[in-house]
Amino acid sequence: MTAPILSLRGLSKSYGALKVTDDVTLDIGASELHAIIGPNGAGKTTLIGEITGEVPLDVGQVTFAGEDITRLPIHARALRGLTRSFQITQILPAFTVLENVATAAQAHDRSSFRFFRQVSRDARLNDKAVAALDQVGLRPKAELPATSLSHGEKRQLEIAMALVSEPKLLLLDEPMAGMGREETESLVAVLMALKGRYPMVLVEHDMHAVFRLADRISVLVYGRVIASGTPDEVRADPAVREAYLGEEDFA
Ligand SMILES: Nc1ncnc2c1ncn2[C@@H]1O[C@H](COP(=O)(O)OP(=O)(O)OP(=O)(O)O)[C@@H](O)[C@H]1O
Repeated sequence: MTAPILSLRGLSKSYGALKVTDDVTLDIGASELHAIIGPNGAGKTTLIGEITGEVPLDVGQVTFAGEDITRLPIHARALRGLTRSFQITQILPAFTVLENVATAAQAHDRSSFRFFRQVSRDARLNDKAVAALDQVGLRPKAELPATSLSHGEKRQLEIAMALVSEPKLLLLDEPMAGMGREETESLVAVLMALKGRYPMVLVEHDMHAVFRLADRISVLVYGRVIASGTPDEVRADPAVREAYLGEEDFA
């Protein structure tokens, strides 16, 4: 692997007697889509929170784009391009689809280019927003109110809002949750198109989606990584099959 974009070393976290992250060491490649799977309560969302800075670690080191960010707060990590989509992004219901993305672009602009000349700003933000909508397949809906979008399209809109922050790594926490088959397929197609352009960490329960999308998969059980490898390696791993015993949709 070339230099990883994200390195996790010996991450541990307990809530009282409950160890939710147990000595997790992982590297995320600079252009890989890395899925994290595991049974309910395995500690996947907690791990994402430890990467973004929302969940403070007991022990461990997080290195992002070559910099030790272990002690940096959430906003400082976000400014460096560590971008979480879902569960934090707020879609503004009174705005159109395009306005939502342009507003996200403006918010990013304000924090990173404070002295940019005002004149060229609006057109530039608009172009950036349109390009992001193109990438997620929502350009035809740009002028519609955000509230008119389906649940699946709203997830796509949230990805467009994440893209305008110029992410160096996208963290996607259960993007397919609550989606029907058709909506899932649309989102798989969007993520497939983004794959290779942005490194991504994907936490997801939909195994069919995960095994098609991921370059590598890590399996978390009781806060520990019990397996990490290509989809084929993970599928064949006896410890993984044991952990998923009885779950018929395991790919
Ligand atoms: N703030 C907290 N205080 C106490 N326990 C917590 C806290 N946050 C999470 N936990 C516990 O940590 C464990 C891991 O939770 P987490 O949400 O990270 O799992 P998960 O793998 O994302 O689960 P799911 O797939 O169901 O979303 C669970 O047992 C949960 O109850």
